[in-house]
Amino acid sequence: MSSPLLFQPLRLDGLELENRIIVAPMCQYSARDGAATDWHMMHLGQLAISGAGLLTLEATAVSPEARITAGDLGLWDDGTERALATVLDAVRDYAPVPVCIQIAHAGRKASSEPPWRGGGQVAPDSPRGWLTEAPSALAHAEGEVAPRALDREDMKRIRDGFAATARRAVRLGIEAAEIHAAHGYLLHQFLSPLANQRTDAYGGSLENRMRFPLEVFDAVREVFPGGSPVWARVSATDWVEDGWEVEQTIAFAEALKARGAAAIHVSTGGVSPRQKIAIAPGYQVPFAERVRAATDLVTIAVGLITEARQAESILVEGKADAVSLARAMLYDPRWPWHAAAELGARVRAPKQYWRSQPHHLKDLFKESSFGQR
Ligand SMILES: Cc1cc2nc3c(=O)[nH]c(=O)nc-3n(C[C@H](O)[C@H](O)[C@H](O)COP(=O)(O)O)c2cc1C
Repeated sequence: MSSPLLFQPLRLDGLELENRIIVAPMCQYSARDGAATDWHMMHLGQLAISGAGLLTLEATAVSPEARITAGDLGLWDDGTERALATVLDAVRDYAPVPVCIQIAHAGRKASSEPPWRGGGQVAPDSPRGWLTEAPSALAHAEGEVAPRALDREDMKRIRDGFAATARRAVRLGIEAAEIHAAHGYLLHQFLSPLANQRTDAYGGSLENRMRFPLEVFDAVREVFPGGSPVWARVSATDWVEDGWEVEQTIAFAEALKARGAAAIHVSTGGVSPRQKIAIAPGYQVPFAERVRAATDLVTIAVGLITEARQAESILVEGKADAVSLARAMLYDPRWPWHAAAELGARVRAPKQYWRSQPHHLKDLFKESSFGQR
C-alpha cells in the first residue's frame, strides 16, 4: 500500500516536517501579563506529543496593547521570554516537534473579553481595557469605541515590535514564524478596504494597502536565520461585498513569495461583523486551492478539516500541501495517531505510551527520541 500523502514529509525552506498535519494557532487567554503559565505547559505539552508535524503557538502579541484580551500570550520583554522558555524547554525535552510562532497585533480588535465572557470590547477606561490602534479610526462593530489611527512613527514602532518578537523567538529556538495577517487583526485591517481608509501611502490602492504588512513581513524575515521558514496567515476573503477578496489575496501571496515566504496559510473572514459565511466541512479549502494554483506557494488549508480521509483527499487532489487543524485537535489531541491508524501510516508517539498501540496495528508507532530525560 502506498504511503498516504498526509504522512509524507513536507519541506518549508530548510525545515522538514515529518508529516503534513499542522496544529493551528489557538489563543488560550490564559497568560499573565503576556507570560505563559502552567496552562500553556499542559496545553502545548499534550499537543506536542500529538504526532502532528508542526505545532503553532497561539497568536503571540508584540506588545501589551497588541493583545486581543488581557490574557493573551506575549513575547515583548525578558519576563515574557523567560516564561515561554520554561514551557518550551519542558515540552522539547519530551517532544521533538518543530514549533512555529504566530506573531500578532490585534489592532482595533484588541481590548476584548475572552470568548467565554462573550468576546465584546472592554472599554478603554475600564481597568482591564485600553484604547486600541488601527490603520483608520473606524470601530470594528457598531457601539464600540473607535481605535486611534496610527501615524508613521506608530507604524515604525509596531514593525520594530514584530522584529523584536521574532528575535526573541529565534533565541528561544523556535523553528518557524507565521505573521498573523488574517481574521481582522491589525495586518488584515491594513489589507482590507473595509478597515483601511487611509489617504497616505498605506491606504487606497491595493499596492498601498499591502505596503505595511509587507514591511512587517520583511522585518521578520530579516531576523529569522536563512533556511528558517517565515510565512503569513491570510484571510482570503472578508465575506463582505467590496471587501478584501481572493484576487487581492493572490496578489499579496505573490508579493510575499517574492520576499521569501516559505508558504501561505489560507483562512477567511474576521474583519467585519457584516460577514456572511457559508460554513461547511472544508469551507475554506477552495480558497487555498485558488491561491496555490495561482502562486505555486506551499499552501496550508484550514477550517473544518476533521476527518483523516477528508484531509488526505485535500492533499491528493492538489488543493493544498498541508492541513491545519484547530478544534479537532482540542477535541482529540491524538487526532494524528487515529489518522495514521485509519490511513495505514506510522506516527511518532512517546515511548511512555507505546503500550497503547492497538494489537492489530503492530507498526503504528515509530521509534523516536521522546522522553530522553
Ligand atoms: C480556541 C481557538 C483559538 C484560536 N486562536 C487563534 C489564533 O490565535 N490565531 C489564529 O490565527 N486563529 C485562531 N483560531 C482559529 C483557528 O486557528 C482556525 O483557523 C479555525 O478554528 C478553523 O479551523 P478548525 O475548523 O480546524 O477549528 C482559534 C480557534 C480556536 C477554536
